[in-house]
Amino acid sequence: MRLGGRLAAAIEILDDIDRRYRPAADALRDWGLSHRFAGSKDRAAIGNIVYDALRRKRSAGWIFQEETPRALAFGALLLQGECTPDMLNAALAEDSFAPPPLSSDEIARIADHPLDAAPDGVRAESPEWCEPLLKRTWGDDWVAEAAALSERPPLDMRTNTLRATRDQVAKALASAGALPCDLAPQGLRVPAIEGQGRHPNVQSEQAFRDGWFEVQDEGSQIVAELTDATSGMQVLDFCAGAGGKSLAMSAAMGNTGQIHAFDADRKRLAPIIDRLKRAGCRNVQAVADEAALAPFEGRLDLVVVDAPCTGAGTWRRRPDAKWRLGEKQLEQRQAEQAEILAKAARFVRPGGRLAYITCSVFAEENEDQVRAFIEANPAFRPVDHEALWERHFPGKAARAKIDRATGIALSPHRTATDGFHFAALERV
Ligand SMILES: C[S@@+](CC[C@H](N)C(=O)[O-])C[C@H]1O[C@@H](n2cnc3c(N)ncnc32)[C@H](O)[C@@H]1O
Repeated sequence: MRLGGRLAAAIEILDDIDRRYRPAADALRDWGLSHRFAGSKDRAAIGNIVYDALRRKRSAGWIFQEETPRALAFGALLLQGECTPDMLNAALAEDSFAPPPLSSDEIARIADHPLDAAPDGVRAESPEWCEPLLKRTWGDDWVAEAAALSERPPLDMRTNTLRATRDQVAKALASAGALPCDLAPQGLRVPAIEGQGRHPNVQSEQAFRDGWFEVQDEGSQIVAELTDATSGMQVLDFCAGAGGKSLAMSAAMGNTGQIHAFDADRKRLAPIIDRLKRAGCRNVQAVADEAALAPFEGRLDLVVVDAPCTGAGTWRRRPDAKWRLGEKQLEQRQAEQAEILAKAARFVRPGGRLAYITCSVFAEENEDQVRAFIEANPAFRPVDHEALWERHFPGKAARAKIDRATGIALSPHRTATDGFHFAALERV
């Protein structure tokens, strides 16, 4: 396929996402199934246009003065900075599969609406209702912080130290261009893709099948590290999902002690079994029945709540979720978080720790939850988060946003990771 056919496909898929209010991954998969002739390079290029269009939706809407699928798809290519309207029209000429070229009216609108004249909310690529929330989280930095959530993400991996060293994994993935992460001690990173390329399929590598590494955002690796899970501990991962944090803690504990990996949703927990086998984790027990946790009340060294959240910190990877999110869902997540924290806290022994994690950037899901929990549960006190960060990442205090009492915030702008919030509370 030439650019014109790819652009036409992206417009069709964006229209499907918009009209049927569905996840981008589903719309892309369905398009692929009904267009089997399209090769993997075409699919990757179409996926890039669709995801870039969703990442830069407000900017494209600004330069075109409308948010149609056509404006978003053309906007994605123009905003990547690799072509001008004239270059784009030249590339589409004499391509019978291409959408109509940019009209003189469209070209005039683009010229009349440069991005540097756009309102803050547009440059932040923020849904309007989120603007006050993002301002509350980041103050004067909010536009730069939110805009960084609209960039293409890197591909991060965590070395599974139960099976290999980071050097061994780096060697095995040398052709993929994986380099050590800046902060996570076992992390490796393939930078964000450029142009119409794609990330290597690292999960097809022998090293992956042998359990040498997991695909895991550096931010997720960092918060797992901050839990301070160490050898011999008795741990409960109360929202274990497919086990991203459990696997990281298992390695940090050197396969000693015990991690009870629980999730209220059996289907979400199910993949953990194969992952544990591949990674050689022998100290993790998957628990699908909450009643089975009863004997551990008041007895565990560490309870981790990787809470269900809006996922606003992962908007680089799931830009469609940003436009589907509404105030009602935020309220629902907040209620669930408070309820789960209260439940999970019962398992912490005196002197033990409760770690609260979200991949959201909203204070409503982070600092507010921590403050409310402490107020309602005076037996819990925040650890000194500045000291905790310094112990794990000495000399790098300027990187994260740290509040001694309410926790540590990571973001694409500051830590070049997904957005995460971490808080550790000690039971006195
Ligand atoms: C952010 S995800 C967990 C991700 C996982 N820890 C990882 O690192 O891959 C949140 C999880 O919380 C689970 N969850 C939602 N409500 C819950 C509840 N009341 N009790 C326990 N888990 C719950 C969801 O099923 C979901 O898997």
